[in-house]
Formats: sequence, C-alpha cells, structure tokens
Amino acid sequence: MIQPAPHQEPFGARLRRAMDTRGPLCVGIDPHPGLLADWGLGDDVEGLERFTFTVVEALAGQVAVLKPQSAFYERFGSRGVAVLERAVTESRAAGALVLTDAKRGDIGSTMSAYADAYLDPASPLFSDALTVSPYLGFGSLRPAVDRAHAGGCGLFVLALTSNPEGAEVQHAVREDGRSVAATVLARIAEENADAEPLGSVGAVVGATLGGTLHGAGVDLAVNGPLLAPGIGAQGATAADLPRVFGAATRNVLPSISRGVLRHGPSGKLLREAARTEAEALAEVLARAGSAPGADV
Ligand SMILES: O=C(O)c1cc(=O)[nH]c(=O)n1[C@@H]1O[C@H](COP(=O)(O)O)[C@@H](O)[C@H]1O
Repeated sequence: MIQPAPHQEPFGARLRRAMDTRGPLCVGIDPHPGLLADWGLGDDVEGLERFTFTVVEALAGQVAVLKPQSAFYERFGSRGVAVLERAVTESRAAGALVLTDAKRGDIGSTMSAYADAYLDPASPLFSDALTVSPYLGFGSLRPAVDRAHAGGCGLFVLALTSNPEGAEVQHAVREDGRSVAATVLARIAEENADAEPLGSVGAVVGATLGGTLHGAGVDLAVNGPLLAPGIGAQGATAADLPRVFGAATRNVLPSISRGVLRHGPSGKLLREAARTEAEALAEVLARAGSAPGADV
C-alpha cells in the first residue's frame, strides 16, 4: 500500500474515500491498564507494545481510521512514545488514516511546534490528522490549521465533547448571544468553505449528547467531518446518531475504543467486532444521507 504523500490530496477527500470504501468507523487505540490486564498483559512497555501491534495488525488493513490515544503512551515516557511512533507509521503503511488523539492547544507560537510534531512529514509522529483544543481561542490554532491545509492533513477541533463537564465551558453564552461551541463550529465552517467533497477541519461532537445539543443553538453544517466519540463504553449507540446529528449525520465519523478493544486479544474477534460496528454504522449513515435535508 502506498502511503498518501503530503501535499497530495486534502485530508477531507482522503477521509471521505476511506469511509466509503472501508466503512465509517474510527477505532481508538486506548491501552488502558484495565484492558492490558484483561488481555493478560503487564502494565508495562512490553504489554503496551503487544497490545498496540495486535490492534494495528488486526485493524489497520480494514478500518478507515485508527486513533491512538497519546496519553496511554506518554505514561511510559520516551519508550511509550517510541511505541506510538511505530504504531502511527505502521498503521499508515497498512492503509489506515491515523488520527493522533493528543488534544493539543496552546498559544500560537507554541502551537506551531505542535504542528511540527504531528503534521510535518519529517516528524516521527507525522499523522494524517490531530485532535486539537480551541479553548485558548480558535485563532491560537492558526499555525496548525495552516499546516494542515498546506500538507493535506486534517484537524479535529473539540467543539462539544462527550463528557458531562464539557457543557460548563462549551455551552457558555457569549455577549453576542451565541454559545462558545456554536462559535467554534462557525469558525470550523469558515475553514471548510468551498471544500469538496468534505473539508479537512473536523469537529469533535460527542455521540452521548442527545437532546442537550439542540438546546445549545449549534449548527453542525460545517462541511467537515464530525468525530463522534462516546459509542460503546460511554453509552451511546449507532442508533442515537440521527437524533444527535440530524441532517449532518452523513458527515459523522463514529469513534469507538473500548467497545471494540474489549474483544481482544484475538485478532479475529477484533476484526469481526470492527466489521460488525462498521456495517451497522454504514447503514445508519446511508439512511440519514438519503433523508430530506441531508445535504449539509
Ligand atoms: O477527541 C476524542 O477522541 C474524544 C473527545 C470526546 O469528547 N470524548 C472522548 O471520549 N474522546 C476520546 O475518545 C476515546 C473514547 O474511548 P471509549 O469511551 O473507550 O470509546 C478516548 O480516547 C477519549 O479521550
């Protein structure tokens, strides 16, 4: 499998194709200590490595996106980060898009260094996309946004997170009457203006939010992918997506970590679990895509 060269095709286009051909599923690689124990592995670098490459070997040739969670690698220091580097490289080589989940956000000059770390093809952690936090102000993300656009990479900007504590910041109402999250989504939409078939700046919107989303006055028509964590261990299901995302459902990239990983360490069972989830999600998204008003 040839790796997509940087400066080639925008991330949004690559993601749309991957979702169409491999199914609309992102599997998170989250080596929790509890999962390592369930898999009969030690809570050490050897266990981390075995867990990670079992998932990569089972799923990188099958699923659209793999999302390694950086925290679980950082907790082992440089040896853990070395495992993450190999996971990113090997997953991309096997054809999966890699979204590194590090939720970076800082003042612009520091953000530029994070862009070097994750979005520069010369970096050992070079990924197709990165999760970022806009809560130092959306404009502070500018170096990463520019780098992503220039290199054919993507960003997923936290908008409405799946955890219950998120609302106290994200639903806060500004002087202009708009919520903070609505403002973040509007900025994302500006970045994706005119992109086809899909912009490269995505939003993170929890699949767990249910009805609370509609009270937040948000417009999910950002012309970019909507990463939807929260399915499985956090209680949301594929069937919840149309209720949460409405007309934007066809642009949702559902993300599941523990809900798939708990089927390991058997590679066969991991593959089956991912396939079953992807098929169910594809059906939900296709149905939503053919509903009236689905063209967002
Ligand atoms: O950016 C994320 O992926 C993310 C955003 C969010 O709002 N909620 C959320 O759970 N996540 C991540 O998604 C994963 C959820 O894992 P599971 O609950 O095991 O599926 C974790 O790695 C979280 O850090």
